[in-house]
Amino acid sequence: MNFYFDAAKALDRLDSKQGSIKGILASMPQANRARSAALVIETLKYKSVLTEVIHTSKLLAEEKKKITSLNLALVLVHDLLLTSGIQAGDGPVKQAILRHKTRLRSEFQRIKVKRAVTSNLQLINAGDERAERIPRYVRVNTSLCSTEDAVEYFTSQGFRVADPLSDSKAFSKDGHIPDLLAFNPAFRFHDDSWYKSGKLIIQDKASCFPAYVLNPPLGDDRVAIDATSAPGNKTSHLSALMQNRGKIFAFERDKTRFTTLSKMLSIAKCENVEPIRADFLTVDPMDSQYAQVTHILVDPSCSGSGIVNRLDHLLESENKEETDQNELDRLQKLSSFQLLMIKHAMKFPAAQKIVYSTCSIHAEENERVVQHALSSEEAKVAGFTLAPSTSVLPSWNRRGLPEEMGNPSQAASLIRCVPGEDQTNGFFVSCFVRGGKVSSSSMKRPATDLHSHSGSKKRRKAAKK
Ligand SMILES: C[S@@+](CC[C@H](N)C(=O)[O-])C[C@H]1O[C@@H](n2cnc3c(N)ncnc32)[C@H](O)[C@@H]1O
Repeated sequence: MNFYFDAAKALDRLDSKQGSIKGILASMPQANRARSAALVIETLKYKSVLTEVIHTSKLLAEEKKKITSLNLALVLVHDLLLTSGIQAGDGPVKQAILRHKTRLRSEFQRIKVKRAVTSNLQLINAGDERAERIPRYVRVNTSLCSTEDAVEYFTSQGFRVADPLSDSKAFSKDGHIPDLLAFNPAFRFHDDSWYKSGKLIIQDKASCFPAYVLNPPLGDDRVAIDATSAPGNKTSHLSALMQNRGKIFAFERDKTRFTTLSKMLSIAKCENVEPIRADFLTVDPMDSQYAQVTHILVDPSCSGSGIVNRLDHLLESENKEETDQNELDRLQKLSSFQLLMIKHAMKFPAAQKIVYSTCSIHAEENERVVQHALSSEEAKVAGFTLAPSTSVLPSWNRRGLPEEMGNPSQAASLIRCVPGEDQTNGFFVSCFVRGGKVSSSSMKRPATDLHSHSGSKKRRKAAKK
């Protein structure tokens, strides 16, 4: 528990302006310094959301004998909600937090739904100055209203069409994504009645690229998959692009995030979406209900390195080597998982188009994953290649990194966004299309399957038929 007290003390010193962050971190007790410093930094990043959770759950009022300060509550609640749990043996302080575990978790989820964030990373409050150059984007949910209605709605509230970075009442239509509006970064939507009713969806510009590039077809018999859906921004975008017709199977593995997804889809009235709580990797592509799936979105968990934050550099001098090694291991694990997800999508027999995206800036999760996917057995068997640049948002200038591709000219088919420079968060988009015709024998599962799947019994049955 000592390191929580050390971290809380460092936060107290920061609050009372007893030095710079760097100085205060450097003067923390030697034992566990790197660990406590990391906790201080991480807690600062999430301070606003954690403070809101602590206040609304009345933790301090009810546990004032054990949890003696807001900062102590902050570091403990940080670990409870954002890591694998409080790293300390049982004792009265830990017990005091755990007594409120359910309420703290539900308040945290409530805030995430309210802010319509796609990941915990988007709750980071310590944005850097680049964040001030990224407009606040709002996508009009065209299943519920038109962009013209939305423009009229904002105009009637005193907004005017101008560069959104110029002042707080300026907004504009985005130049790349239809139905996307850009506002001043300082503008808050969370109390807006159109936002609350699902007519407006807060979604970063780059995060709108995947569904737009996937461009699912229209028609009552058209079927798409969102492989990794929660909280549902891209799913609801797909739904709107399909004009709420046809069908989208929206998979999400995580229980809590699945609840968020279901709520989001219901608020946005996405009637053509069937949310399914399942690990996409266990879904049997040969199951007859997926026989018509032609378009698949794969937007899996990633490092989130494209999402801007300012405080990480402070850790560099503290534990650089440790961080580098951890980061490498993490990226390796993530990229193996990301590759599996794309390869699994390629096994759907009628899939024609697969969009893979991340909010990472690392080539390990982007171009290199794409490169591996292209040379995989699954891609060869099904005949997947990269879509030509002309069908992957050609008006967007920043493309993939040529030096990371086996064939550098393929980088033109990829999209990159650099945080701040492109008025978006950092992002990556790729699009695979089925090139040649697929014979029925080539649709069988390749021999080099990396995973065991829970649907394997069913699949064997289907294969026998
Ligand atoms: C980057 S988020 C998706 C964001 C979402 N596309 C949006 O725009 O709102 C990745 C999501 O995939 C889920 N996920 C990760 N692995 C999965 C798997 N194997 N099957 C289904 N969902 C998975 C995670 O729980 C997380 O909610």
